[in-house]
Amino acid sequence: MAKIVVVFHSGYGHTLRLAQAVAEGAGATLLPIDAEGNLPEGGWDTLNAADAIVMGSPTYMGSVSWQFKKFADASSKAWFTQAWKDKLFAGFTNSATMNGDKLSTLHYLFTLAMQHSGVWVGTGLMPSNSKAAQRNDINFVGSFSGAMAQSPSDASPAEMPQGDLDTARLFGARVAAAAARWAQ
Ligand SMILES: Cc1cc2nc3c(=O)[nH]c(=O)nc-3n(C[C@H](O)[C@H](O)[C@H](O)COP(=O)(O)O)c2cc1C
Repeated sequence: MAKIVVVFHSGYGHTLRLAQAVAEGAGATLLPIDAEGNLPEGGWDTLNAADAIVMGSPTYMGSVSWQFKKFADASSKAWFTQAWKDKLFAGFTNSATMNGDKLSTLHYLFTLAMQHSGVWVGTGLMPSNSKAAQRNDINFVGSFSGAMAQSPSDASPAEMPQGDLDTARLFGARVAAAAARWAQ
């Protein structure tokens, strides 16, 4: 069984819910980055031992949160020895606006994965973009690069669109399937 870790930051709980859905689909361990941008005790060992690392951050001002960036900069220790080379990587984000520059966040996560010489896994999910499309369809937000969720600025984590959470679960399952093939 591949070891998959979901490392993420969430300021107000929306990205946490998304991370839980990804982890459920992937059979992954959750590794939260705290409000100070730090991992829990043993967090780096957990990442070093992972076959796949799924990274998540809310989109704040068109990029990752500063807490996630602090984690990313601290990962330069692993970068020096290319300790994460050839692991699978994937990413997800949530923001208030339908677009909201979420792709910039995913591009940042992709770049970080490439700096670690990883292999990127996208959603593999067709977007729901016909006239008949409904908000809770799978991949209604329409991203191939990683899972995107949109929750209105006044929506609590409990009010997040179910379709985005279902999308995140399927995305997690795809990472798990890719990790199983990659381990062969
Ligand atoms: C500092 C800050 C910056 C934000 N910037 C953006 C943004 O660039 N685009 C957007 O659509 N939403 C933006 N938002 C809204 C958040 O993406 C949204 O509230 C998200 O659900 C927060 O996730 P969290 O609950 O995991 O922290 C911003 C929110 C904050 C607090």
